[in-house]
Amino acid sequence: MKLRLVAAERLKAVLGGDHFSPLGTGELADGRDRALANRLITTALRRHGQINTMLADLLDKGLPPRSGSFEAVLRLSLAQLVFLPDLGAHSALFLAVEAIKRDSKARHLSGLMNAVLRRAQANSARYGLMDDATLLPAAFAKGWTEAYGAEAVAGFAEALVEGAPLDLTLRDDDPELVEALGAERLIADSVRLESRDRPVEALPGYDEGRWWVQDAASAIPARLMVLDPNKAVLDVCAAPGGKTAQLIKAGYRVTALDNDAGRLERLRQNMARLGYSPKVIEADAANFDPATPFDGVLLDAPCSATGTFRRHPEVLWSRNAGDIAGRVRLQRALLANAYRCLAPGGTLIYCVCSLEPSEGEEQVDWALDALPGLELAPIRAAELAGLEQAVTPRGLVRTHPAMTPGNGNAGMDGFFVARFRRTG
Ligand SMILES: C[S@@+](CC[C@H](N)C(=O)[O-])C[C@H]1O[C@@H](n2cnc3c(N)ncnc32)[C@H](O)[C@@H]1O
Repeated sequence: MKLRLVAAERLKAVLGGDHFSPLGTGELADGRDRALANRLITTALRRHGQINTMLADLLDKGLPPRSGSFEAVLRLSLAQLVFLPDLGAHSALFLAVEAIKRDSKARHLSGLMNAVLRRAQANSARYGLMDDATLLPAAFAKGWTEAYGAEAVAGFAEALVEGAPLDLTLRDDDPELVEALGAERLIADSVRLESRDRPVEALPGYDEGRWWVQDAASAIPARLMVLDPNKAVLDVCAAPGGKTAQLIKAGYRVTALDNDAGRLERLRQNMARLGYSPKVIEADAANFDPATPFDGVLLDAPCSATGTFRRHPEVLWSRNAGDIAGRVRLQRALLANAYRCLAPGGTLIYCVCSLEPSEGEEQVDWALDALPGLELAPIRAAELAGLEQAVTPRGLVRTHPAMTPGNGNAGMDGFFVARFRRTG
């Protein structure tokens, strides 16, 4: 029961707009309970679109308003009944009813909960066969089909249900470490753990800072900064520091800038673990004005993050066109200032973990038009060995969750990368 209450509380927070993060030891001390609760929540989030279809079918009058944990508990139980049958139908029904009896805002709905879940149980075989197309919001599916084609989008739906493996970037390229981790090599210094039986902190090499967690797609942009060693590089929007670490590993003098003090603290901790010491600046990237311009600027701009839906399925349901338009404006302000921070001849890398062309390809057109001293420095397929298909004819990089990095299994975040040079 505790497990279900904790899971419902986390799901309710995510439905209310919080970013999803798995439950930790602080919330549920027992490892098995925690794994089960996280499985319930992630299944409810991954299957959100299909559960919406079920709710429309099951609730004649829609969800009751102001009903506390009712919706979260119901979604968890539907996820269990239809998609996690190994957990047993009885507990899905019984525990749901008991859970809302403990919530003063929802307890008057225990009869409805019981009736709805019984109907769902009777229909569970039919619900289990629901079309994959209902997994993705219609507006995103339409835009992505135009941008990437129907086959890729079918792959996105599969990737959403599958979730993401754990990708690491190696500080030390040591075959023994790769073997001890049980990892597969992907591209360059990225490796992948398809499954793991322990928390990240307990994996070999964590304490010694021999690797950091970074999706294979997220590791691409910093590799495309190709300067002479010891050049000065500004990492804009740097926290928690995945790309900062790569730039330091590549031999540059790195300044990491972010405007979020809490996230910068995480960056400092991550760098301390890795034995790296960038200069760290807390500032607004839209008007940061350095005394000396930089040879390279990497801007990992805040974005809709739709490319991360395998780990954050909630981004699919919490983003709307208005949010994305706001991000597009912010990205332009940050791009314009990143350009100002750059020395003539310097390299600017712009990237976002978004699948939206408005935050990627269309921003390149805007930048080339609005910032006349900027030209594209096309990325060559040979620079992305093992993932050549991600390089577009214009020399941009576009990854998506149906792509396969190197010899790995399919799946990586959706990322967009452009490389520019400042001409004057
Ligand atoms: C996509 S995350 C960066 C991830 C990071 N580059 C990495 O590889 O680990 C975006 C970051 O932008 C920061 N940010 C958002 N708006 C900003 C602004 N106006 N100035 C500086 N940083 C900003 C956020 O605090 C967040 O840390």
